[in-house]
Amino acid sequence: MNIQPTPIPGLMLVETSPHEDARGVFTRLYCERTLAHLIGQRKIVQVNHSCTFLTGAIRGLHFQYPPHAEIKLVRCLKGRIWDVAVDLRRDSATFLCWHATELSPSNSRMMLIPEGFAHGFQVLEPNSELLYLHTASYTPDAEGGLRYDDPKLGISWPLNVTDLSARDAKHPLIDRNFRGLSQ
Ligand SMILES: Cc1cn([C@H]2C[C@H](O)[C@@H](COP(=O)(O)OP(=O)(O)O[C@H]3O[C@@H](C)C(=O)[C@@H](O)[C@H]3O)O2)c(=O)[nH]c1=O
Repeated sequence: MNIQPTPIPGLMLVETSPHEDARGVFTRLYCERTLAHLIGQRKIVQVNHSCTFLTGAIRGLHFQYPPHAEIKLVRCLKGRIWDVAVDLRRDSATFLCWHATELSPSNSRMMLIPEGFAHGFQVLEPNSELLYLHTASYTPDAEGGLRYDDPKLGISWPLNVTDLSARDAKHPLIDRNFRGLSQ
């Protein structure tokens, strides 16, 4: 596993190393020892999987408010996605900045999204599948969302949007009183 920084402090790319032989491929997806300095005392408590049918579909942007904030490790198991994280940490020098990277089985990369970030993605190939590792349990009452097309974020999605949940279409726009998430 090789951990690469991004322009946003704390947001990391985790490059994994597939071992290929005549039978196929073996890849370590999570290593407590290697990620200890990023995960701290937290534990992976939930593992989620999603499949998104349509190229151009967007899911997000989602986060959980404290005390249910979570670290997410996101990997694309099938297809190809454009994965986006937005810094919502109060007092961060990169507050409201976003960073995106392509994830696919062939680049064997994961995005490690710290607490205090929103996350979303756009599907670049049909039937793209994602695996998420979470350090907090899903808590619907603590869920927050941002609009994928919020002008305050100015995210330049690579494709036209072909599908979006009713919930994701209704997230509020960021207003001038939004100070970000406390850590
Ligand atoms: C996230 C989640 C959803 N659900 C349920 C709620 C709902 O009925 C159904 C689909 O949920 P959603 O519409 O929220 O699914 P989705 O829009 O795919 O939500 C995901 O979006 C990406 C961007 C993330 O970062 C994820 O953490 C997660 O929030 O699954 C769970 O039971 N457990 C979970 O952990």
